Order: sequence, then C-alpha cells, then structure tokens
Amino acid sequence: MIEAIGLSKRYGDVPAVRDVSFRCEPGTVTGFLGPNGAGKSTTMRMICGLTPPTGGAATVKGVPYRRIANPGRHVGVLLDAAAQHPGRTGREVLTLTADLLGVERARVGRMMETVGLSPKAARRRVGGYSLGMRQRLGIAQALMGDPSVLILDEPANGLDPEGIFWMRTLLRDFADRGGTVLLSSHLLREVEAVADRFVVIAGGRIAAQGTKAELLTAPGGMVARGLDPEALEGALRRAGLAAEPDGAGAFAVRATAEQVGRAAAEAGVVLLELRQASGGGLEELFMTLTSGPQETR
Ligand SMILES: Nc1ncnc2c1ncn2[C@@H]1O[C@H](COP(=O)(O)OP(=O)(O)OP(=O)(O)O)[C@@H](O)[C@H]1O
Repeated sequence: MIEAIGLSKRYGDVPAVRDVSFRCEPGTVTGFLGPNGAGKSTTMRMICGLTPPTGGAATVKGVPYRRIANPGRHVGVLLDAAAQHPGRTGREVLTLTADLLGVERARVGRMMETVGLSPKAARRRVGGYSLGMRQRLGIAQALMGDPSVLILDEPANGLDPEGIFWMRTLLRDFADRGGTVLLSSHLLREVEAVADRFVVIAGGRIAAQGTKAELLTAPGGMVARGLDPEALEGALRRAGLAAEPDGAGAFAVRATAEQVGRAAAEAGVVLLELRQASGGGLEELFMTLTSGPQETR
C-alpha cells in the first residue's frame, strides 16, 4: 500500500505539487497521469524519501519510505532509467544491486530473463544501451529484491509497442499476485489498458482520481459552448464554476449539466452545446482535465 496525504512541494516561488492525496492498494495498478511538468516526478520522489515535502506526508506499507529497513526488499523503485552508470555492464549493475540488497546472485540471470535482456546485451556497457534497454534494466533492478510494491516513473518511455505490451503484462501479473503498483505516464494510452485506478494531476494538483468507470461517470468534465463565448465564461465564473477554454471555442467545466444550464439561463446566455466531456471516452476526459493553463503560482 502507498499513501500520499496532502503532499506539497514548493521550489522557491514554484508550487510544484499542491496538496496531493491518494492511496494505492495491494493487488492494483495505479496510473499516475499528467502532462509534462504536472508534478508526477516530484510526487514520486517525495514518496520515496528523495525530496523532502514542504507539506504533508507519504507512507509505503504504512511507514515513511526512509524508515523501511533495506527498502529494496519491499519497494522496487525506478525513477530515472537514464541515470545508470554508463561505464558498467548491465550484468554488473544487476550484480551490484543483488549484493546491495543481500539477495542471491542467481537472481541476476532470472531478472535478466524476466525483463528480456539477453546475456549478450547484459555484457555490454550501459552507456551503449537505448532508453528502452535502460528501462528494462531499471525494471530488473526494481524487481531484484522481490518487492511487494513497485514505483515506476515513466517506465514506458523509450519502449517500442512490443515493449509496452510486455511491461503491461509484467505489471498486471505483479498486481494480480497481490503487489501494489504506482506507475506514471504523460500518455493515457500507455497506462489505460493496465491501470485499475487513475490519479490525474495537472499544475501540481489532483484533477481527478478513481477507476475508469468512476472517472467517466463523475460529475464535472462538461463541455459547454455558447453563442457568445465571453458572456458564457462570465456567467460560469459568476456562478462559481471553474471553466477552462478548450481551445476550440468551447469551455471545459467541472460541474453538472444542471449547474451549467442554470448559470447560462440566469445570465440570459444562449447555449449551443452542453454535453459530458467524457462522451469521447477516457482520452477526452484526460485532455479536458489537463488542458487548462498550467498555472505555477
Ligand atoms: N529541483 C527542482 N527545482 C526547481 N523546480 C523544480 C525542480 N524539480 C521540479 N521542478 C518544477 O516542478 C514542477 C513539476 O515538475 P515534475 O518534474 O515533478 O513534473 P512531471 O509531471 O514529473 O513532469 P515530467 O514528466 O516532465 O518530469 C515543474 O514546474 C518543474 O519545473
């Protein structure tokens, strides 16, 4: 289980993460979604004790990560696959990891096989690896200690479609055996097929969270188009409804159809279109939730 409770992080004037709370339960894969710069990496680094939060707290298996003895035996972490030592071979990296965690070296070969790194590839220096190979190596490292929790930041980056399919299967199996998985991506389609729950972050804040069904039926995410867009925007704001231009002349509004309809009627604004943003599926909802201006203050 992973729990983030009101996590916040400021870098000087920049609030990178604001009051982020969510839970990842055993047996599930949680997709942590948001555009670049939304605050995913900062949140994951706080969960893993690498970045101190400005506010809030996080626990993994009930305790702060830094208090877990030999954490690699409980939590597999892959935060930056590109950060491997370029001069070591893949096998050396994994052997060092095994020694560090105190697991038998025989596991190195097994993990190479699990992630699809051939013995030939494992003899090569990491400096010559593609990003996809580094991701596979990073996942092998994360799995080395036979953890029950996996925290992976953009693990699909650099993987080809076959690699993404492989990773999906691996993470699904891991969760089906009772593991807890948190994986981030800026692309919905990379995680949509594997995640049980989604946490969507935009501008450092949680924009939505829940299962696919919950997200698609949740109030909010209406699309409204008015004869006079400015008048509609003013009417929505006066009614206290958050509205963001969708770039195509309409507004994404986090409210119910009734709230939007009443706000328009009270202001005498003619509505040309009013529908659930989720009519276009999760992809459209994700775009709506994350398409607002990424305010940084
Ligand atoms: N060490 C840092 N110092 C200053 N600002 C930072 C630092 N790390 C992150 N930020 C800022 O915090 C915000 C969130 O960044 P973060 O890397 O967490 O986002 P992200 O969702 O992981 O995006 P990406 O996928 O591009 O890494 C951004 O505005 C970023 O510029």
